[in-house]
Amino acid sequence: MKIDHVKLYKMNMRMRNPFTTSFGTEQDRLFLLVEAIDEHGLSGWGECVTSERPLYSEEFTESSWYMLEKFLIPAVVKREIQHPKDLQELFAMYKRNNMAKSALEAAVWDLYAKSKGVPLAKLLGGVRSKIQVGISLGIEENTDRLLESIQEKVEEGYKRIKVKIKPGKDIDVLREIRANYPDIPLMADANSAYTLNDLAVLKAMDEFNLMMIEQPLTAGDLIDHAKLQKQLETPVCLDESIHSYEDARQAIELGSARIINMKVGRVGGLTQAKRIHDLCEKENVPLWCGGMLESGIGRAHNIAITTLENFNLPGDTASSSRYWEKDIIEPEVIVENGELHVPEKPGIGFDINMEEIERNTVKNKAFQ
Ligand SMILES: O=C(O)CCC(=O)C1=CC=C[C@@H](O)[C@@H]1C(=O)O
Ligand SMILES: [Mg+2]
Repeated sequence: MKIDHVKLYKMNMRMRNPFTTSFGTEQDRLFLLVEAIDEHGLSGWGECVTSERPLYSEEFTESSWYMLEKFLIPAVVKREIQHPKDLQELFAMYKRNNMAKSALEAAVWDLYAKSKGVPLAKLLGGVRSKIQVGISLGIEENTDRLLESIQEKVEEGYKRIKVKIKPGKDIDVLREIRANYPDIPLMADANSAYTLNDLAVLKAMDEFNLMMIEQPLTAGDLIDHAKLQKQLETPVCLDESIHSYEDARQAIELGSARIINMKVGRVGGLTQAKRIHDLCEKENVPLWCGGMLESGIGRAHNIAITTLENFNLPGDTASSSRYWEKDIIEPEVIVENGELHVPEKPGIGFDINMEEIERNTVKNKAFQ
């Protein structure tokens, strides 16, 4: 397969509601789409899950555009590629910038699957035709508002509720949720808002029977998380500390977490995601697929990877309508009773809505 040319689209899509975490609020999603086109004119699509500002990690949308334009796209254009895995080697000399690498790799995976006429999920080794879905709810000004959204999402059938917490918006909020919903599968995501000095607060969370507490300590940290996990009954789940296979291996070896949140962009693409999946499977570490407030294209890639055997906890691949008035794929992603049917068409399995893409594009460029 030859990548004839690549197109980059900078998108600006307004979410239906703002989303607040311990590090900030986001409503306008400025992200990139990558379209890889082969010598026969067939297209594959990928999404770069960065935000406008480097709040979640060091990458941001303009840095990824630069990375793709200057280094990554020139490494693949006009090149003969045997398999999407080849991109790992072509990108190896460039450090990190995982979301940019992942976006181009995703486009090539989709293109490769389409050229073979197989669904991406199958090509990755997926074994499920249906996946289980949870939902992630942002921090709200008042807990009543959060309880209303939980009620709505429980009624919609989502299989687990994740709430965002930060110092001062933690124990009391969780206590109120548990008072109203003693049995729902519940977890809390701190997005690195605590340190070991907050041990008492983190230990107090043991009383809420949480499925897990996600990334309580510094992004990138493994050592303090290992110390923390030893003192908690609640499983620690790592998100912002896992950027590679080596991070996952070390986290498991050190006991930094009992669960891993897989984000394809954060680990540099589907090839790495699959390697980490296989490691977790071997080591009996449960895995689930996190979200980055993706459009339908990134969501479709998340759905595909979630079909692998060891994705044994509900992921954050919620319905398109949770985020968007109108998504850029057809049909849109629909979760019913907390389950989603994996598409069976070749590649990502959804059609691309070019009209919606064009309507939300603020800049684009083709690279020959
Ligand atoms: O619904 C989703 O896509 C998940 C949303 C979500 O929880 C997150 C999105 C983006 C960055 C973080 O705030 C975060 C997370 O930490 O998992
Ligand atoms: Mg998280």
